[in-house]
Parts: sequence; structure tokens; C-alpha cells
Amino acid sequence: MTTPVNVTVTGAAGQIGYALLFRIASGQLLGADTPVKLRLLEIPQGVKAAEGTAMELEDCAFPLLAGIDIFDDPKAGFEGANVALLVGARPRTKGMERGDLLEANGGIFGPQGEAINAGAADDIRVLVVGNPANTNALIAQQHAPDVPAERFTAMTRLDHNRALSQLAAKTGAAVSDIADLTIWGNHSATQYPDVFHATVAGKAATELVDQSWLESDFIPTVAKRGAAIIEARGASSAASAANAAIDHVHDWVNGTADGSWTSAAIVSDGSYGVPEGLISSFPVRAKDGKWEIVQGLEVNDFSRAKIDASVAELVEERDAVKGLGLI
Ligand SMILES: NC(=O)C1=CN([C@@H]2O[C@H](COP(=O)(O)OP(=O)(O)OC[C@H]3O[C@@H](n4cnc5c(N)ncnc54)[C@H](O)[C@@H]3O)[C@@H](O)[C@H]2O)C=CC1
Ligand SMILES: O=C([O-])CC(=O)C(=O)O
Repeated sequence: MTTPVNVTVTGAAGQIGYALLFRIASGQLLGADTPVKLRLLEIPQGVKAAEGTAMELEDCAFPLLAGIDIFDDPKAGFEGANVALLVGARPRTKGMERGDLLEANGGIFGPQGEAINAGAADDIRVLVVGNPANTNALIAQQHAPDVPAERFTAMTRLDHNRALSQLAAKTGAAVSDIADLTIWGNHSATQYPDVFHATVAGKAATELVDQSWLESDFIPTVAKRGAAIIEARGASSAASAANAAIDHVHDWVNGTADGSWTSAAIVSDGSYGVPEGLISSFPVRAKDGKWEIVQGLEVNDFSRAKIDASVAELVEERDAVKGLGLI
């Protein structure tokens, strides 16, 4: 039998964890031929609930699930990890300033980056889901100097999938007919969902929708969808976030479908004027286990301004965590 892949999931007892773990164990993360060992990392208060989830995972008798271990110590939790899904984070609570939020998360993602640096497998791939995802990923990456920076990514795939669905609904097309949408920038309300290169059943999306729909409907709907879900559900997106995490890692490991691209927040190499080192969302393809930024796209003035605004927010977040001594 193939050696199992070690998958560490933080925040395993949370909402996203509950929607995610069963899909990983069933083979949807890495493929139907790849056995997995789950390593669940929680804070001490979350361990009992994680044990309950582990009991349910056992009760599914998944043929690909080769073991489950539960930890409350990051050093142990990331030992030997091949894939790490960093879901657990400190949510913003009432009265909390942005600096407080960044500081609280720095206290989580700094030590987790160090633990990854110390003990993860050589092929470690990290996806940060916990918000503020891009900057949390940057903090973790900066604490893992021995791991290639490109192995740290943050999730904008949920935004990408939301954009696909909105454009499909508007044009009456199937989601599978849409290609080459992009989410640029930060996983926040400043993100820029870009349809200027997108096609719908082979036709330019811009021939099917007008600028006023983009500006007053599509962009704000996608960018504020997380808040709309919280408002409607009374809890934040969990199953759709878990689904997007599966999509992101599955593509990263197995490659994106021929020719088409998706969106992921990866370390910038300076492409499209995004400062080098920031973890920003780009149009990406995955090939041979690596993300590559799609190059050579024309960026019109409207897109330029939107990308710049979101990237400016990432620069601000980076400077704030620098100022706090977190990186
Ligand atoms: N990037 C994206 O597209 C999305 C990101 N999110 C974010 O994902 C995160 C998790 O969301 P939910 O599962 O709904 O939250 P949740 O509150 O249900 O669960 C979070 C879990 O993380 C655990 N946790 C906290 N600190 C930890 C630490 N240091 N180590 C290990 N575990 C820790 C908590 O005990 C809790 O069980 C939030 O930050 C949320 O904002 C949510 C949806 C989409
Ligand atoms: O704000 C949140 O916790 C949820 C979130 O990121 C999203 O749904 O995009």
C-alpha cells in the first residue's frame, strides 16, 4: 500500500473542521488512491470536541483513513506533516481593533510557522484558511525560513467559486462553461473579482455583462458574500469554505485542468506590480505540484485601480504586523 500522506488540520473541532475532515478522509483532498493520516491540532479547550469528531471519522470506516492523532501542541501536530490546513484562528470579537486581531493571530501563526519549520516533511504544503488569511499566511511563512516560501498559500478559492456561480447565474450558463476568472489581492472586502479575461462557453464574459452590473452587483456581491452568509445563517461559511480548501489543495497537488486557471493567494514574485513577498491572490495554474502565476494578461485601468487598492490593504497589514514585531 502507498505510504499515507500526513495531513494536519488546525481548528479541527470548529465548523470548517467538521465540514472538511470527512471529505479529506474519504479521499477528496488528494485522490482516491492516496491514504491519509489525519493530525488534528486544537487548543486544549477544543481537544474533547476533536476527539468526538475523531470517533465519528472512525465510524465512517473510510478505507483511505490510515490513522487519526489529536494534539494541542503545534510542534507535535506538524511533525511529519505533508499538507497543513491552518483553519483555526482568533476571530474578531466585539470591541477588538484590527491591531488586536493581528496581534492575537500573530500569537497563533508565528509559533505554527516555527513548528512547521522544525518538524514538517520536506514536501510540506500549507494552506491558510483562518482570517485574516493572507497576513496569517505571511506571518507563518516568515517564521519558517527553511521552508521554500512558495509552500505557504492562503485561500481565495472560495471567492473564486463564489464569482463563478454569480457569473453563471447572470449569464444563464453552467458553472463548467466558465473559464479564466480571477480573484486578485486580499481575502477581504477589497478583493477584486476580475471577469475581463473570463469566457462563458467560449465567449468573452464582457460581451455578456455590462460594466454597471460588474460595479454595482457582481464585485460587491462576491466581495461581501462572507458577511451575507453570516447574516443569513447566523454563522460563517463552513461547508463552502471546506469545499474551497479541498479544491485548492487538490489542484495544487494534482494540477489544474489543462489550460484553465484558478485563483490562489501565493507569495508574490513581483508580477503585476504586486510587491515581492506579499501573499496576494493571483490567476494561477498548478503544474508538477507547483503554483505558477498566469503571465502576460492585459490589465485595464479599472482593474489596475482595484488590484492596487486590495494590494495596498495587504501592504498595510504587513506593515502593521511588522510594527507589532510579529514578522
Ligand atoms: N479564507 C476563507 O475563504 C475563509 C476563512 N474563514 C475563516 O476560517 C476560520 C475558521 O472558521 P470556523 O471553522 O468557522 O471557526 P470556528 O470558531 O468554528 O472554529 C475555529 C476552531 O479553531 C480552534 N483554534 C483556535 N485557535 C487555535 C490554535 N491556536 N490552534 C488550533 N486550533 C485553534 C478553535 O478552538 C475552534 O475549534 C475563521 O478565521 C474564519 O474567519 C471562514 C470562511 C472562509
Ligand atoms: O469572515 C468570515 O469569517 C468568513 C469568510 O472569510 C468568508 O466567508 O469569506
